[in-house]
This record gives sequence, structure tokens and C-alpha cells, in this order.
Amino acid sequence: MSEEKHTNSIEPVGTMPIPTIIPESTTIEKVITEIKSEVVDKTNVAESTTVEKAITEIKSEVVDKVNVDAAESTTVEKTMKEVKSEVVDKMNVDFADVKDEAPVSSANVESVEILSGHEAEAVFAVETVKSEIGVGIKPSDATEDSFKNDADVSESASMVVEAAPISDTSVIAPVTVKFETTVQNIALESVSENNPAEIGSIVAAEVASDSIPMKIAAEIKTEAISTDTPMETVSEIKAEAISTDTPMDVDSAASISSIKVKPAQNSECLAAKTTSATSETPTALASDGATEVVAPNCLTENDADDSLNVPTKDTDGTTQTPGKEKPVQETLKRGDEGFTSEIYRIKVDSLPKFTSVAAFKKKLGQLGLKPIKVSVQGTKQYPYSFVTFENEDNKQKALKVLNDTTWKNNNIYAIHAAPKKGTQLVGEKRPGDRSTENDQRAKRPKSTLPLHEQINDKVAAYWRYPYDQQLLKKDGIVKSVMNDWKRDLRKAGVDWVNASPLCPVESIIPSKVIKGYRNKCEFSLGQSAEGEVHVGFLLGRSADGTNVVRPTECPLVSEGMKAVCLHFEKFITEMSKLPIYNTQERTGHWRLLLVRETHAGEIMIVAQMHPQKLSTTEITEQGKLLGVHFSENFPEGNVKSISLQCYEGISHGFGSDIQLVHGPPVLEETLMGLKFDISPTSFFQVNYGGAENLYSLIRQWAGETKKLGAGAKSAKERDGKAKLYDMGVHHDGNAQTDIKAEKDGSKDASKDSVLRSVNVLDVCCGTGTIGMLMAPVANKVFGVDIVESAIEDAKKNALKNEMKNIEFVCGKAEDTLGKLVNTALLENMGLMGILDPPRAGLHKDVVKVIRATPQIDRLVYVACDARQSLPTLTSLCRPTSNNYIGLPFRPMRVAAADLFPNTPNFEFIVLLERESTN
Ligand SMILES: C[S@@+](CC[C@H](N)C(=O)[O-])C[C@H]1O[C@@H](n2cnc3c(N)ncnc32)[C@H](O)[C@@H]1O
Repeated sequence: MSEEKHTNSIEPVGTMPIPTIIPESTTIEKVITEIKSEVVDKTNVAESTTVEKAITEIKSEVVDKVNVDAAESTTVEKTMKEVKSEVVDKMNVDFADVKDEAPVSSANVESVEILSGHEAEAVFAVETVKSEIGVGIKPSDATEDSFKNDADVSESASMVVEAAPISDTSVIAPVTVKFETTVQNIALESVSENNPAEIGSIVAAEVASDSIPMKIAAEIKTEAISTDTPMETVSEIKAEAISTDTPMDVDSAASISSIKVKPAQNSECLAAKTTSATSETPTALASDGATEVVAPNCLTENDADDSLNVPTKDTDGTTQTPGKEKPVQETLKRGDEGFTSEIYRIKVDSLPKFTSVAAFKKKLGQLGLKPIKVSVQGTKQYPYSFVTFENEDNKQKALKVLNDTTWKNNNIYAIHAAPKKGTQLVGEKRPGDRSTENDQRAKRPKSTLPLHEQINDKVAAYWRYPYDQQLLKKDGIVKSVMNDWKRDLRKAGVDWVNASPLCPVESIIPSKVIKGYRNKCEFSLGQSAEGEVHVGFLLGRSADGTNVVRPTECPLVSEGMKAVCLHFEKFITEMSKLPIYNTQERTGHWRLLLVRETHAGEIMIVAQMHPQKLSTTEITEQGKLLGVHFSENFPEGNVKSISLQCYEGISHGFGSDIQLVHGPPVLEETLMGLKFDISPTSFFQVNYGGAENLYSLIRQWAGETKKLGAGAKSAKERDGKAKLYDMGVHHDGNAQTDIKAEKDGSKDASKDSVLRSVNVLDVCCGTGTIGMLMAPVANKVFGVDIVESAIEDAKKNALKNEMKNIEFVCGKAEDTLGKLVNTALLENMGLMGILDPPRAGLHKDVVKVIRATPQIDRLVYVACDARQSLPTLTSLCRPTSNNYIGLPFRPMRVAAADLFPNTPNFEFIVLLERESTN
């Protein structure tokens, strides 16, 4: 979670502008037309003739953006993890209560029901239920299918999944998991209650204040289209959902919104729990007699977390709950001495395997630290902890002491952690009070950190870790993803997973550059506490009014870009004299600054403005001023390309109307000996050296001699078996490949390439980078991507590099791949695929085509989100069925490449080979 809990610029409910109901806009047709035109405007895809297509495009663009603009939206991965922690945190409390009062058993629990706004978290919750209270469950078939449907956003919403007990274990209760999208429900309610405007604004505020994930926003949007929600509401939702300034904090919507434990008749344990509820305790008896524990941050605003336990003070200053032998989590109760609302919280990582709360508490005591709350989370293999202290001094002391501590050969890591969301400050209103804007604000614990640290925590979640530790953490994520994949494969009926490790997993390839590596950033415009114009990253409304923080100390931004930001501030205040855009009132002009920088240091800027009522002449004049300001009066400057963009959309986005005011419309980048023209909106990997490493690895794996490595249990064994063609990847992060030299014949890679007689499919090719890197060593390359401008760029870049054996097609891979495969097969060559889809993975129809084409015997899958790639990867590997005809694939190698230092993100690469019948 970011430091400030509500980092959006939209007001909470109380002051939200109430959308007016325009009668005509309530018709489905009008809504569809409006959303379509806005989407078309946004995505600049002229032939977006269907809403479905438009929505897919906007979704993919968002996903893309999340990938590309990690500087502003690194939070996806981060927040998913944090949500998990929150859930664990929450559940530890709840289940500690249940578990420690009396063991849960079939005698006292009839059912457990989990309501979640997010599928992944619900799945996680099920796992937690299993491990925390020992309720064994085996998802029904329906559950499995639904869970695998991750790639298809619209189908996975609001489904109810029943899970049956595992018959052969000590199973006790059936578990029901409901994916309840609270905001979506409100949207639906709004329609049924005939009060769309008011409720619409609540939805929008909900979206804004809790930053629901894109997935849910997309669902709401779909819902909105089909249920006549006024266009304005839809736009609001969409604006926030697609805003890169909106941190993808999935916290509220994604976390468990309630957990119902339904006691069986005469259940002493739960009856005791119910009756022991104090007046402050938000535990309520649900209408069906179930004890309902309402999670923090859900719409009722109850704060279950701090009031569930009734702890007493221990001698060491920590808390102890009577009767708890092995407390999972302990907390002070509001009103108790020492209650601090969990503001002074740290996260402790790299704990020894199997660390328990008791053991860790003891260790903290030995180190002379005095926590008031300790929880241990994560897996048994990779436990981590949140520890809360009474004040800043104690917290700082703990950070210092723990970071100097080695425990059981583990170098412990302690970092500042965000105050727990939903915790209340002493003296605040009680839970259950009606929310007002002030309440909402009061609930945000004030961060005591300097602003630059707050913004770094938001955009570069790993910045506090030394780089070697960042890499270790990412390796840990890969391992845990591999475990999850194994579990998914087993569930899918794959029989070989039990016999062997899935495949060798290589350690992550580090980035060559750790700081200032991003070659593209979008900066927001806002103000400092003193009311000065600031260009930087959106922090959200802080207590002192600051909403944008300069990137001066940001580890992702280069010095060149920092200088551009400062110079743009000067432009606005001294040259342009037009005010910045106000997202609330939709007044003012300057709204965004996009900066790109090549490896050689050439810079492109696009300044975005809302034209409001300015005349064409006035806009042209602003463009001229901008051009002069950066081309002539920028002392640090190598600003080659300067553009102005007028954009009237509500959303934070990028329209098509880019007016060049100085220099060329594109920057030229040279990567691995090839030249690429990059326009403002082109996809290009944000980390130059990281991209070299990634692409070199892809080439190497694509060129591996087929089959020779199958069955190897380690990379070493495999390399011994396989004739690896060294195309330049180096695990020290120094790729050396020079495609131009290969093409010219001064390097012999192309001559000897095992791909010489192979056609390569570059699925989701973007601007064709990977395909062009493969072309010199392959027979022919076929690229496909959904974005027309990307395909145009790809074609131009192929011409620029005089590549004749490469073709690009624009379209959805799921619609066009079959045809492309047929064309590729005409040449009677071998066929392989490189799949580099957006975050959500590939459409199942793409998998079906690949599975059904026996000539495709090798795949390199590249994922920017390892965990989200699992459904697609599993579909590629699951046994043959009516749905997936053709032999399955098997993973041969897995690696990660770090393209995003100081953030939790990385690229995940899997080499798959087709199983054979012999
Ligand atoms: C992670 S980018 C990969 C870009 C490219 N491979 C590269 O390395 O530069 C994902 C790409 O998938 C494309 N995409 C998203 N959905 C698609 C679909 N249904 N069919 C084809 N391409 C799609 C996006 O336009 C984007 O270019």
C-alpha cells in the first residue's frame, strides 16, 4: 500500500459532484456510442467498431500502460502482495480468535463463507482458511474452471463458487467463496433503486478513494453499459480506472469484505465468540445466524481489526491474549495504553524458514526491542512480519537494530511499512458513524516520512532494499509462482508434476542499470504545500495540500528527465502563464508531461493541455513558446522532439492529437545493432539494458536445439545435453548481441542458427522488436498485434533495418492467429512461437490454435506478471481434451529478467516444448 492511503485526486463521497441525469444518455445506444467514441478517441484505433473491441482495447492499453509506466503504476504487483498481507493480517486476527477459543472442527462449524471483491484474493483466502483453521476444501469442478478463467475478465466477476470438503482428510466444513464486487453491487443497486445519480457518485468515489483494480473497473463499466447507468458515471469510473495516476491499490475492493463462520448447532466456540463481542466490536450476528466479521475498509466502515482481540499487557511490553498458546497475531485494543493505530509499523523480511510469532517475539525481546504488535505472514518457506511500535523512536531503533541482525544465517531486512489501512487514530469517531469527508480524511494516518520517501514508497516499492536483496526477493517470487504453477498443473490433471521438478529455474538476470533507468515517464502536474506548480508523481491529497511530488529523489528517473520536469515548471509559471488543469473542477490547462529519452541521451517531450476555450491561435502560440523554451533555453538540454497535445477527455490518458512544434516526430533508438523509430505512444521496453538482456535470452532459448534438454533436472545438466547456441545472453546482465553484425555476416550466428529452417510467430509483437531480433536467424517471422499504430511502427522499423523476411498483421491474436499459422505453414518449415501477451495472458482461443497446430513444437512465453501468466501456461500444458486438442507442452526452463529495479516487477520467461508420443 502506498504511504498515503487515499492517494487519488477525486473527493470522497461528500463532495463528489453529483452527475446529472441526462435522459437521452440513459439509453443503451447512446451510452454505447459515447463510450465507443471516447474509447476510440483514447485508443486511436479507428476501426474500433464494436464496444466489445473498444473495451478490450482500452483494457489491453491499460494493462500495457501498467507494464510500461511502472514509474506511476508499479503498484499492481505491490498492492496484490499487500492485499494478501492485509488479508492474512485480517484473517490471522479473525481466525486466531476462532481457533484459540476452541479448535474448529466439524462439531462446531457448519460452513465458512468468504466474500471477496477479487478472485485471486478469494482463492488466497481459501488457502488461508485451509492453513489457518484446518478446513480442508477441494474446489468443485466448477470452481476449478472458474479459477482458470482468469484471462477473461468479464466472465470471472461476481460468481459464486462452492467448494466441497475433501473426503479423505479431517475436513470439517464446506467453504463457499463468493466474489462480491461491492462497488459493482452498488452500481446494480443504483439501477434498481432508481437513484443512479447519487449512487453513481458513490461508485465513482469508491473507485477513486479505494482505487479499485482495473479488472473490477472494467466489470463496472460493462455493467454500466448494460444497465443504463448515466454516461457521466461511467466516464468517471473509467477515468479513474484508466488513470495511471490512480494507484492500482486493490485493497478495499480486493480484500475480503467479510468472513462468515456459521456455527453448527450448539457450537460453544462460536457462541462464546458471539456473546463476548463488546459494544465496540463490529462482530454482528448475521441474519442467518452466522457470526459475521466485517473486514476493515469495506463499505460499512467498521474497524474489526483493532477490536477483535482482548489482549493484556505482557511483561515485555508486548501483548498477550489469555488462553492463546500460539497467537498468530496480537494487538492492543483501542483505549488500551500504548494503542497507536499501527502508524509506527515496519515490515521485516528474510526471516528464517518456519519463524513463529512466539520465536520472533522472543528474538525481538533479546534485541532489546519493544513491539506492541507482531504478526508473521507469508509462507513457511518465506515468512515475513509486520511489527508495530509505540512511537517513532522505537520504530527507528528497530529498523537500525534489525538491519544489523543475522538470525540463523539470514540477514534480516527491516523497512518502514505503511500504516495499516483503516486503523483509526485515537480520538477519532467510532466505527459505524456515518462517513463524511472529514471522517475519511481523519482516517488517513498522517505519514511522518519526508515527501520524497512517501512517493518513492509508492512508485518504487523496493527502493529501500539493496539491489542484491531485491533480486533475492524476486527469485523468491519466482519460486513461489513455480509452486503455484505446479499446484495448478496438478489440479488440471497433469501427471508428470509429481515425478519431477517442473524444470530448471535460473536465477534472475540483473539489470545493468539500477537507478534512473526508465526511458519513458509520464509526469503529473500539481502543487506543493506552498501552492507552487510541481511536475512529478501524484502522491494524493496530503494533509498539507501537497498532491504532486517532484521526482528529484526518485530512483527510477534519470537526471535528464528530472531537469526536464523542473524546466517545464518554469515554462508554466514564467512563459505560458496558463494554470494547471484541475481534475475536480475540470478547469485550467496543463495536465501531463510525457518524456522519452534514448540510450544516447536524446529527449522527446509531449506536453498535454486541456484547450478549454483557447482559440487555435492561442494554442499555437503556447506551442511556439514551449518549443523555444526547450530547444533554446534549456541549458541541460538535448531535447530533440517537442510536441503539444490537446486533450479534452476526462481520463488521464493520451489522445491522438499530437502537434509537433519542434524537431522530428520520432526518436531513433539503437538496440542490439538494430534501429527503431520511437513515436510518443510506441511500446518500447522502459529499461534499455534490461531489454537487451531479455531479448538475448529469448533468442537463445528460441534457438535451442529441440528436445535435447527434456528431462534435465538442472540448468547445468540441461546445458550439457542441449546444444545451446550462445546468442549473447550473459547472466551477469551484460548482453552482447549485435544483430546488425549478424545480418552483415561479420558474426556467424545467422549462418549456423538452428532456426534457419523455422518460421517464427511473434504473438503480441507490439512494434515488432522481438520479431526483428529473430528475423536474422530465422527463415521468416510473422508478427501480430491488436494496436494498429504499433503495427505501423513495426512495418516502418522493418523497412528501416532492411528486413525482408518479416510480416506484420494487425488484429486480435485470437481472431488472426489461425490464418497466420496457415500462411506460415505454407512454406513447409518448422514453426515456433514467441508469446509476449499483456498482463492478463492470452485468450483461450490463441492457446487452442497453438495446441491444435502440431508443427508448433516450441514456445518462448514472456510475461510481465508471472503469477497472472499461470492460467495461460497451464492451458498450454494441461492434458489433451475436447477443448484443447493436440499434445500438451512442457516447461523446459524458467528464468526472470529484472527490467524494473527498485520495484517488485520483473519479466518472467518460460521455454516450453511440445510433448511427443514416443
Ligand atoms: C507486453 S507488450 C509486448 C510488446 C512486444 N512484444 C515488445 O517486446 O515490444 C503486449 C502487447 O500485446 C498487445 N495485445 C494486447 N492484447 C492483444 C490481443 N488480443 N491480440 C494481439 N495483441 C494484443 C498489446 O498491444 C501489446 O503490444
